[in-house]
Amino acid sequence: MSAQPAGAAAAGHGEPGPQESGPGEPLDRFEALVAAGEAVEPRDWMPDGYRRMMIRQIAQHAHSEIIGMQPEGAWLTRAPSLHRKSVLIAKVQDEAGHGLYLYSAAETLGVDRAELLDALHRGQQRASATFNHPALTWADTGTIAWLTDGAAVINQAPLCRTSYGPYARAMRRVCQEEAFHVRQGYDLMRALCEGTPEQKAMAQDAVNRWWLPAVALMFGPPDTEAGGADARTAALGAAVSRRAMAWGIKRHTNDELRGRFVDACVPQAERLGLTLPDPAIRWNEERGHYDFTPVDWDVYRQALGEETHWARQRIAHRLAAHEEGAWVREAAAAYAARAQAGEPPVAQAAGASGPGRTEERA
Ligand SMILES: CC(C)(COP(=O)(O)OP(=O)(O)OC[C@H]1O[C@@H](n2cnc3c(N)ncnc32)[C@H](O)[C@@H]1OP(=O)(O)O)[C@@H](O)C(=O)NCCC(=O)NCCSC(=O)Cc1ccccc1
Repeated sequence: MSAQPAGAAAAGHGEPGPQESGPGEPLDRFEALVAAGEAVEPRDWMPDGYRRMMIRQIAQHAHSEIIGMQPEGAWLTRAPSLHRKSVLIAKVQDEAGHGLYLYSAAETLGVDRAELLDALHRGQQRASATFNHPALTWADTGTIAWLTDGAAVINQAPLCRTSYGPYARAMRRVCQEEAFHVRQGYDLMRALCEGTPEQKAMAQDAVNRWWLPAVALMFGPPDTEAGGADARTAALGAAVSRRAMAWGIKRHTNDELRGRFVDACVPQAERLGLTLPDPAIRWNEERGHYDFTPVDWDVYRQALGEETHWARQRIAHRLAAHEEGAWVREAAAAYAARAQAGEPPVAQAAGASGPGRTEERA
């Protein structure tokens, strides 16, 4: 990948003309732009490190959206009513849409989405490990939407002001939709909590299993550099995090956002009559926030659940869907090529001979 994408010519805020690109000058302009809170646009000059960091974050985010469809998607055929089923279909479809906006945003940095998907499939890039956990009961769908989408909104609302323009703009729409998902998740939990004792117990069980993945993994590693066995990695992560703050990619530290999430969830759980599975949660009058068990680096690494059955399952399922969808991509490319050449579309519908979704996979 080059420092600038192909065709990055004379547009954008900080683009230096040939006569004014003295040593250090583009970087000074870039830093002044970020310091002024203005958006960096695709054709602006940007340091290679910024471009790499942005691609890595947007790609991981896009991968998380599409992998995150799987736990809830597993319940589409088993929703308890037509109403709940149609809501869940719309919710899962929204997550696919978020992935698409984000892959498009990444492409403005000079990478191709096929390359990014390939990196996900080969294990070179990751999706959020939050989704390396199974959705065991119907209550998991409500819990994921309430807690995981709730964490996503708190983590991502500040990203609406992140320094890279296309990412910030994608985030505005994503956050509006995620906020709606949280409400439907809360509504589903309320219905279960006001239902039979078995339904309430099912809701509590789902919260017990999803609390740690949400509170730990959705906000990233703890801020502290004093990790356990993996202290060097932790220190490196903290340095990367500081760089991301300096470049306006992140606006708050991971632990600040985690604290906001706990503050939002505790009263909601109380209203539902559910217990968040952390005995350290209690109101701290002096700080004006809830205390909770800090996430430590070792717990974090363990919760990532790398190399577990569910981590492998998520990628295997994704890969199978990608391979089965190859004919759709080929048909779309052929259609686009004909349209570009001014030829009419082939009469036979592209999907007519394609494979349907198998019974087993459904
Ligand atoms: C919070 C974090 C994801 C990570 O924090 P940072 O401070 O940047 O951590 P840092 O990268 O320094 O860590 C070092 C290494 O550890 C890795 N690693 C870290 N954490 C994880 C992890 N959890 N899982 C796996 N790996 C993780 C990380 O890649 C790196 O490894 P590398 O060196 O690359 O090999 C941050 O990047 C962010 O805010 N991203 C934007 C938002 C976003 O992407 N949200 C995603 C969910 S959207 C959603 O869910 C919507 C939805 C809801 C419901 C249903 C369906 C969909």
